Amino acid sequence: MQIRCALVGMPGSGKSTVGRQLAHRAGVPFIDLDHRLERTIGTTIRHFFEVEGEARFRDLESQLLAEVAQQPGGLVLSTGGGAVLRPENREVLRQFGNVLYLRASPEEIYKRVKHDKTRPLLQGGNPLEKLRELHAQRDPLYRETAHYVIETGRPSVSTLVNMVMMQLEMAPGAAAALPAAQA
Ligand SMILES: Nc1ncnc2c1ncn2[C@@H]1O[C@H](COP(=O)(O)OP(=O)(O)OP(=O)(O)O)[C@@H](O)[C@H]1O
Ligand SMILES: O=C(O)C1=C[C@@H](O)[C@@H](O)[C@H](O)C1
Ligand SMILES: [Mg+2]
Repeated sequence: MQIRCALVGMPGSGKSTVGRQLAHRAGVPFIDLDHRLERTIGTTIRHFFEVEGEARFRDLESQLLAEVAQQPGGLVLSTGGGAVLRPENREVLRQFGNVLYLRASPEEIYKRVKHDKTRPLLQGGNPLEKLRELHAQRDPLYRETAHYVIETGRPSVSTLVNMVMMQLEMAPGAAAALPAAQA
């Protein structure tokens, strides 16, 4: 079975880490939307946020997501934590293939990312409070976008990769999620 899926979830939920290993195991290409975006803008997302602002970042993110989603065939796509904020992005993601929500509590995420300075939305102030706010705002959007929710609190990354593979193998729409020419 050729895997074609997108991972959504909070910043620090493991989309990049799990996505990369999943693509490797499944033998399909891997695209990390944040990395693709940094390549396009030629600087870090954090710097871009500071200089150009979040709205401009969201415009580019939507544009790039629509482009990347056109790539046919097997693919694991890790999105940015805020990719589900715009309704048009949620629609693009659902049309793209199976969408999995990597769910983790704000407290679990805080433990993982508290020493990481790359996430612009978690700098300054009280990062745990910010994670709680983001979670309250976005959890319904991740759920609305995703076909499956994977709890990531306890399992290791490699166990999560197995869980996602099993979930996709059982998915009734697995083949149907591929564009007609690929199915
Ligand atoms: N299941 C897990 N258990 C423990 N640590 C994890 C797990 N998944 C990811 N991590 C760790 O959490 C950190 C954040 O993971 P990662 O960068 O993959 O998150 P992300 O969802 O891509 O975040 P962002 O939206 O900011 O890009 C990394 O240090 C990673 O090693
Ligand atoms: O949660 C967010 O809104 C973000 C998460 C990251 O993946 C990046 O896309 C960026 O830092 C914004
Ligand atoms: Mg990431």
